[in-house]
Amino acid sequence: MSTHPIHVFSEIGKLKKVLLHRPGKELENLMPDYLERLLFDDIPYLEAAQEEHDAFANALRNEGIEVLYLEKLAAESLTTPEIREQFIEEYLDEANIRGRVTKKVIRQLLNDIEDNQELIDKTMAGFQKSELPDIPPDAEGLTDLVESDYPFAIDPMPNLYFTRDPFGCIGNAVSLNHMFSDTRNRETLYGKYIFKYHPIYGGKVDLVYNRDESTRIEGGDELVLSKDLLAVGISQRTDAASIEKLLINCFKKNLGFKKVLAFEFANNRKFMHLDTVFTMVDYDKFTIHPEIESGLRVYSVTYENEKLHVEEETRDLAVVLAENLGVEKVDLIRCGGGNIVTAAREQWNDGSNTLTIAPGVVVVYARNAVTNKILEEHGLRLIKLRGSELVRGRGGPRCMSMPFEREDI
Ligand SMILES: NC(=O)NCCC[C@H](N)C(=O)O
Repeated sequence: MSTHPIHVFSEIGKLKKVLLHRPGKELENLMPDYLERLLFDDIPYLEAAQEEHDAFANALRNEGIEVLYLEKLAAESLTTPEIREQFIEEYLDEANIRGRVTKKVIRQLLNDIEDNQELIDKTMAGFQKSELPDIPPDAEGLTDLVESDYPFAIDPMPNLYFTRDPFGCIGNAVSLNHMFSDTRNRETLYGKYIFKYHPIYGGKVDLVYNRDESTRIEGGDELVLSKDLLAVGISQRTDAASIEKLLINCFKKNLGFKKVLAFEFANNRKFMHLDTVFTMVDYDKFTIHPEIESGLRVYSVTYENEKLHVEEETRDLAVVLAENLGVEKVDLIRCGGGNIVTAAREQWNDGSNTLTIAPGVVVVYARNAVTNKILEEHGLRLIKLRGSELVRGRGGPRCMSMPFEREDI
C-alpha cells in the first residue's frame, strides 16, 4: 500500500476507509415548496434516517472498514483562527444571502459559535430567518428590509449525506467537483478545506479537477474500473468537456490511468448519475439498468502526445468492458429481472446503486428484493440495509459513500 492518504485504484478492491456524512438538521429544513430545487423527493424523518445511517456505518465497521465523517474532517480542518475566519467568509459569500446587514448578523452568529464541530454542523443546516435577531428599521440595507415569504436566510444542504458527489477519490488524487446545481455546488467547500488544511489530508493530495472550473462533473459519474481505466458518465450532471479535463489532468499528475470510457445516456433526473444505472460489483460483473441500454453510447477517450483521441465503441458493452479489463467475459446483471415495471421501480429506489466493499461483496437496500435476488443468484454476497428514509433523497449505498482507501486488486 502506498503512503498516500488517498488510494483508490478500483471500484471493487477491499474497502479500508470510507467517508460518510451522518444526516443532520439540514434535513429538518426541508419544506414541500422547495423540494425540487433542493433535489429531494420527500422529507425524511430525521431520527429514523439517522438510525438507518448508523446501521449503514456499523455494517461497514463490521466488515473491518474505517468510517470517516465529512462533518468531522471539515471541523478538524479549521486548524487556526485565520482558516476558520476564511471558511466563514467563503461560506457566507456562497450562501446567496439577500442583504448586507443580514450577512453581517449571520457572520456574528457564526463567530459566536466556539466549537468548530457545532460551527460546521450549523453551516450545513442553514439559517431560518426566524433564528436571526430583528433587523432594525433604520438599518442601511434595503434588501434586508424588503419582506419576502421565503423562510430561509441561508438554505440547508440536505444532499450532504451523498458524499459520493461533491468530490471523488481517483487513484491517489481527488476530483474536487464543480456541481450541476447551485444547491449542491456549495457542498464542495468542505472538500476544499479538507484537502487544503486537514492535518492528514491537507496539501497531501493532488487535485485533478477543481471547484472553480466552468464545466460540471459529479462523483456519481466517476467510476474507477481498474488502475488503467476510468468510466465517466455524460449525464444530467456531467459535461463531456469535464471528462476531457479530468483525463488530461490525470495524465499530467501521472496517476497511471490510460483510458476513460465515457458513457452517454439519458439526461434526466431518474438517471442523474452513471452510478444510478451502472456499477461494478466483481472482477467481471456489473449491475446495469436495462432502460438505458438501447440509448447508451460509449466512447473510448485516450490522451497521447498531448492530444486527445476519441473513438465511439460500436461493439457490445460487455465485450468492450471485458477487453479493457483483461477478463475473458463480463456479466451485465440487469436490475429488475427483465420486468420493465420492476426494473423502473427498483432503479428509482437505487436498486443498481450498489457499494462494492470487496470483490463480489456489495451493500444494497433490502427493499429492492427482485434485483437483490438476482445479484445473489450471480454469487454475490449482499449486505442489506433498511433505507426507507434515506432513499427519499434519491440515493443508495454508493451515493452515500466516498472510498478513501481500497486494497489493490
Ligand atoms: N451518486 C448519486 O447518484 N447520488 C445521489 C444524489 C441524490 C441527490 N438528491 C441529488 O439529486 O444530487
